[in-house]
Amino acid sequence: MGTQDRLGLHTGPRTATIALLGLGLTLAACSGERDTTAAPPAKAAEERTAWVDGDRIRAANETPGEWLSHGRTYDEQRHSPLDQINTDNVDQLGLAWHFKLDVDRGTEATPIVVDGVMYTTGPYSIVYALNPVTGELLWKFDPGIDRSIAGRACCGVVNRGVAPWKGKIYLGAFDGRLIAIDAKTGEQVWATQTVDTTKNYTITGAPRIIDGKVIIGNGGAELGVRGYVSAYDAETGEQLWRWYTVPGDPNKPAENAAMEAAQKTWFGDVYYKQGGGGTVWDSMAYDPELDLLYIGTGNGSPWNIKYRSEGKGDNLYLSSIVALKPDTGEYVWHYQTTPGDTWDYTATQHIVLADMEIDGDTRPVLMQAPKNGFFYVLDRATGELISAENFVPINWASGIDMETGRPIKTGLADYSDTPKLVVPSPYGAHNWQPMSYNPDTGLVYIPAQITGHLFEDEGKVPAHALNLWNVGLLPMKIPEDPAALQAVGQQFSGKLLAWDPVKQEAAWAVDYASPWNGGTLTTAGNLVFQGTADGRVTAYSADAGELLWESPANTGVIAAPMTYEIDGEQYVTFMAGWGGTFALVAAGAAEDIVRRQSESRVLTFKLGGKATLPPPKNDPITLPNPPALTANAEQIEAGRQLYHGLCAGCHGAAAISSGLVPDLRYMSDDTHAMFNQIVAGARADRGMPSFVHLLPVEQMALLHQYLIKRSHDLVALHDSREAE
Ligand SMILES: O=C(O)c1cc(C(=O)O)c2c(n1)C(=O)C(=O)c1cc(C(=O)O)[nH]c1-2
Ligand SMILES: [Ca+2]
Repeated sequence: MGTQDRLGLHTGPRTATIALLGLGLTLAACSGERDTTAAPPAKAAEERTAWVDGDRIRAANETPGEWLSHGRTYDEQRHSPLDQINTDNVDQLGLAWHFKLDVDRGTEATPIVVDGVMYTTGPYSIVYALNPVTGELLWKFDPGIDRSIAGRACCGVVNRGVAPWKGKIYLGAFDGRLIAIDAKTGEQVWATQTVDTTKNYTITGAPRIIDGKVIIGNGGAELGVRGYVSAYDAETGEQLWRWYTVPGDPNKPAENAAMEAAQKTWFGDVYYKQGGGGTVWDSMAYDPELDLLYIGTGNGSPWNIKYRSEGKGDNLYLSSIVALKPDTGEYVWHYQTTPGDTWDYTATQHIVLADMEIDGDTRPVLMQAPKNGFFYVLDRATGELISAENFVPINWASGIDMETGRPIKTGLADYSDTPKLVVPSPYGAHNWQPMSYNPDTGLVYIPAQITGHLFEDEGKVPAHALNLWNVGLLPMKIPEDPAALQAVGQQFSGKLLAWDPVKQEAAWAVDYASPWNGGTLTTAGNLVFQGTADGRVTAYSADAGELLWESPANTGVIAAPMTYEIDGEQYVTFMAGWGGTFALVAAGAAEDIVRRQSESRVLTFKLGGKATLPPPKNDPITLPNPPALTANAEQIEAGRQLYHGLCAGCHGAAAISSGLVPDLRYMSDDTHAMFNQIVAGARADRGMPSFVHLLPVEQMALLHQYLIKRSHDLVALHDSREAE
């Protein structure tokens, strides 16, 4: 097994692992890019029909070689009936082909495979149609996202994939457009704007399609928006319905009865002026028999309930699982996981539907493991809570009251008067990385994590503006002293957790030193596939958790793998590409000197695959030569606060970047000379938005001084390590 390191550590193990993997690869690298033995030619364009409809998705188990919708089936189990690759032979998996994406940033999509074509997405919502046997590019659709809006992303310019329907491929683009693309040619058929572009809305999630209606949500609750989910006609792009998740201005008529009920659970005026949150930025599932669409809703906007709702109220329908009628968007039931959320405890995490035997009855259940650390089993017909237990150690609640369905809060997370170290952190006990459910083992495979965050009240209603993260908390003080940083990092870890949803207990677990590992896939071959933060792709036995196979990915893997079969051969695909929120903000700290050099690729494996991955990028890094520091300690502290309020969400806490965006400690002389212009938008075309509306020139100078100080810290740290 590869060595894993921890967040906030020495440069050693991770670097060493990657270097070793690189060496192995270099030695093995002699056959060509792809294993082309007996590869059939790509399907002719006219055969690439992507003719998917509801009947075909409902019958997905009859064509297990395809992957027709985001979670493979409407119930989103991410379980494949394919078993050619199984516990006996998985150690013979080899790379079949690899395909390099255009942008080396967070790669979160689940590819679709239908009618002989793979459709997937990369950063900035670029869509790729590939030959699933060879990896050959058939077409590419670049929606041309204006890079200057990258600052609206709370968590990266990511995209989680497309949906096919009757010859078209549907994309939710980062800038809020829903786009229909011709599956054969890659040409745009129609596009419609689903959000108010003067606000901080984005789309990162994959559309789902039910009965000709394309269902799409949006994100932005860290920057002040009102969440909703909408349905569009797949043929015409016409909007059919919209369901807001939180109430709007109480002085105007409520949109529907659900909003009227919700209104009573909110207080003050900040929420509707700033948006209220509750974004539907990822999960959905569908039960065709009950004809119910399930959505997961996000955190409050701003996070801190003291400002959002005068410190009180449940704030419906934040952090909830909501059942809607897919025809009309009519509300049916809801279950709120975190009433009065004040910790970013979204319930947007993956929703899985299954029928399972509980206390002697077969029950139609819905399962979710949201950020707050509890694993919920609900009756999906009624929303009744069947059971809930915490799946990792947490401190904000001691359990769920089965009478009321409400969490029993410990008080340890109440930061309204004094700062509190809260577990889990806003990274969540589980984030968007999808889990999977294997009906054979009866287990759910959760990419779980153990993380904490010091919550500290900002002390005033948070400011609200374009590109401005506004949650009502002070930025967490990440220690800059390397040893202290290491100590913080050691409190963070990850797990591949096999959870028994009936017994509500772990069946087995694999510990990872780092959180932010990939989503999971489970198969009838008694396997669980998962990519890891430390740059591997792996397979475990589903029943026992034994590591049976691993291979390098050259980059952290966060997306969930998928599998398909063509001409009798089973393939497993991983979208590899480090990124997402933890990677941007915190993971760089694990390499306090070395900059990780990210790469994003599609990696497809098959039994006996002989392709080789190019060695990892290893561009030489030169130490910076920073200008002299002129600020005093007080000014540097002011600069540090500005940095953590505005910049750390992309460039990394303590100005240590994980390499997805420039590490500002390494700024060149030219960059220093242009500093103010860059902050004012000179590099907007590369994704660095203008902050001129948020930062007067005097503040830019303080920010600059803080970065110069961190650059000197870096050089000093390097010199002290050299001297050791
Ligand atoms: O509240 C929101 O609207 C919203 C949106 C998103 C997003 O769209 O990616 C994330 C989050 N919140 C979030 O809280 C979060 O932890 C997160 C992680 C990621 C990611 O892609 O790694 N996105 C998001
Ligand atoms: Ca959020």
